[in-house]
Parts: sequence; C-alpha cells; structure tokens
Amino acid sequence: MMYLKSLKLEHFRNYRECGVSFCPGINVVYGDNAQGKTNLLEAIFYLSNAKSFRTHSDRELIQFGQEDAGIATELFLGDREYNISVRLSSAARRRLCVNGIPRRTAAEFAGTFRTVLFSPEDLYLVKEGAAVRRKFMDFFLCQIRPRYARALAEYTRLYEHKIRILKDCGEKPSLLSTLEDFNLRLAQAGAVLIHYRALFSSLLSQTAAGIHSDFSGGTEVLSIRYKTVKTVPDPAAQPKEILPFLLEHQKGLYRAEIETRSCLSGPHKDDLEIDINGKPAKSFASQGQTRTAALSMKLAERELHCGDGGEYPVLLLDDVLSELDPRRQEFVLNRITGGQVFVTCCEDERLGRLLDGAVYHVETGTVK
Ligand SMILES: Nc1ncnc2c1ncn2[C@@H]1O[C@H](COP(=O)(O)OP(=O)(O)OP(=O)(O)O)[C@@H](O)[C@H]1O
Repeated sequence: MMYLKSLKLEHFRNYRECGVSFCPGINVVYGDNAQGKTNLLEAIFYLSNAKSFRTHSDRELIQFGQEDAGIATELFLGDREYNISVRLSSAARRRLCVNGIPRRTAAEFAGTFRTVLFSPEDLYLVKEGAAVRRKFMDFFLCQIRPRYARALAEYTRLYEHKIRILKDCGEKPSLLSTLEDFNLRLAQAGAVLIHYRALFSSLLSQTAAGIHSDFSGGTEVLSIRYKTVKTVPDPAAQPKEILPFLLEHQKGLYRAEIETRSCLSGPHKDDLEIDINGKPAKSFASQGQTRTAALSMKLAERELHCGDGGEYPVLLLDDVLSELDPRRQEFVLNRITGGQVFVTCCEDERLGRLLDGAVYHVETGTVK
C-alpha cells in the first residue's frame, strides 16, 4: 500500500510551521474558506509531481515575507518507508530529495509516489473544449509510458515547426518543399499517440462507466468515446498500421492547410466524447451530473494507475462534496476504498456520513 504517514510544512503558503500525521484510509480536511485546505493538497501534489497544480511560479508557494519554504513527508510504499522533501528558495535553485539523496531533475524526483487530483477545475473535463481532455489523456500516459512522453514531445515540436512553415510559406514558397518530411515525421509520432490514447480511452470508458453507475445509484449511464483522425479505422492498432491512414488524411487536406495556414490533420484535434444517458454531457449534464462524471473519470484514472503500478495512488479531492446529493456524498466518503484519500470540504455537518477515517480542522494555516 502507498500512503503518506505524515506531512511537515514550513513557510509554505499560509502555513508557518505545521506537522500532521495521517491515516492510511480517508482523511477529511474541513474548514472555512481561505484557511489552507487547498494549500495542504497542493503541498502533497508537489511532492508527487515536482510542481504545483495552481501556479508555475514556485515563489508564490513561499510564505509572504519569507525567503524559503519546505515540504516533507514520510511515505509508506509497499513495505518500505521513504522520506521525500522539497526545499524552495527565492534566491537559489530548489532542492528535491528522496531519502536524503538530492534528485537533480523533476523527472528523477517525480513519481516516487503517484497522486490523482480532483479539483473544481476538473469539471472542465466535461464542460469545456477538447484541449482539456487531451491534457487529461497526456498527463496520465506521460506518467506511465515513456514512449508516449517521447512521442508527445516530438509531435509538439514538429507541430509548432509545421505551423511556422505554413505561416511563412506565403513569403517564402521554397519552405513548402520541407513539408513532406515534416508530415511524415508528424504522422509517425501521431500514430504512437493515437495507439496509446485509444487503449487508454477504452479502459477508461469501461472503468468510469462502472464507477458512475455505482455513484449515481444505477440511475445514469456514462459513456466515453475516443475521437481521432477519421480515416483511421482502428485507433488501437499498432502505430505502423495507423501510419498510412494518417498520411492519407494529411494528403487530402494538403491544399486546405496551405490556404488556411493551419495544421488541420492529426491527433492534436483528438477528443473524448462524453455522454450521460445517451446525451452529450457537455450540453445537457446538470452540475451534479457534471461533477459525478468528472469524478468518475478521475476515480477510473486511479484504478488504471493501480492496474499499471500495482498500488493505488494517493487521491486528492478538493472541494468535491458541494453540489452532490446526500447519496453521492456518501459514495465519496465511504465507498472509495483501496488507497489513501484526502477530501477537503467547508462544513463539518456533512461528516456525519463518514463511517471511518480521520477528520482534521484547518484554521488560518494550522491543522488540528
Ligand atoms: N505565499 C503565501 N503566503 C501566505 N499566505 C498565502 C500565500 N499564498 C496563499 N496564501 C493564503 O492562503 C489562503 C488560501 O488558502 P487555500 O487556497 O488553501 O484556501 P481553502 O481553505 O482551500 O479555501 P476555499 O474553501 O475558499 O477553497 C488565502 O488566505 C491566501 O491569502
């Protein structure tokens, strides 16, 4: 099992100094607005990902008026104990350590333990444009498949280059001669993305549907379908089998790409179509249904992590209980089993539904 035994914060956001122990099951953190609940989850997320989910600037994490900040945890993983720590400084490079040994890069540090986060922004997974859903797929796949991460980096680089060629070819028509090579390499990297996204989506769809059904007491059917380049007959096929179909699609759009000066063909337009009871969730889901669907997708992501690594990741649920009816709240508090969970909420009256686990009260940067 993977779980955080304790957390120490020093000058992190609104925490001056704080040490807290956690239980291996569900940990509910409640308190009024702006007391430090999300900050606590942010610290745990940082230890797992070497970055915040709210800001790109580490300086923002250091308490106002201070020069450095620290986050540290004792973590159980399998039957071993790890000490993971981060030191942030406004004047020097940050220090990332596992068991006292410095890790030079985020890639070397991140992933010692895994987290799955649900924050209010994840409602965009259901309601917003396709980019959010592609990011969701990419974030998961990059963590577990290095080949995918390499293909994505290559695709992004080539895509940006191709866009520049298409923009500049009006003034410099000679640039067009390089397009063929870019298109081939884009399609090669794109075929890898499509293959992995298709496998992921199919597992995600099955798992999230089962969770959503339980969550809604059997009243709702969630379905998720992967949408990619339409000439590809079987997106789960091996990349080399996908490649000719991508090249065919690119060919069909060659003129249009030059006329519109934009890249129209490839998996950078992929999406996940999400329906609830046969209707597009984007247009028709209520707020509670949207939250249930987004949360089911995140809980499915947690199951897929477990299927891949053999351990449940630590689940961080920020402000998930509001807008859910009592039965759905009960599901969150009591039916997510198998790994450690952190849930933040505002009022403690909901906690009457909590059967097991530990409750913490956060007030102006202190945890009791
Ligand atoms: N670098 C910092 N130094 C000191 N305080 C900070 C820093 N960054 C943020 N804060 C403070 O942290 C508080 C917000 O904490 P947090 O986002 O954890 O709130 P929360 O308890 O999750 O509230 P809500 O229920 O409203 O989401 C704010 O009062 C903010 O001013």
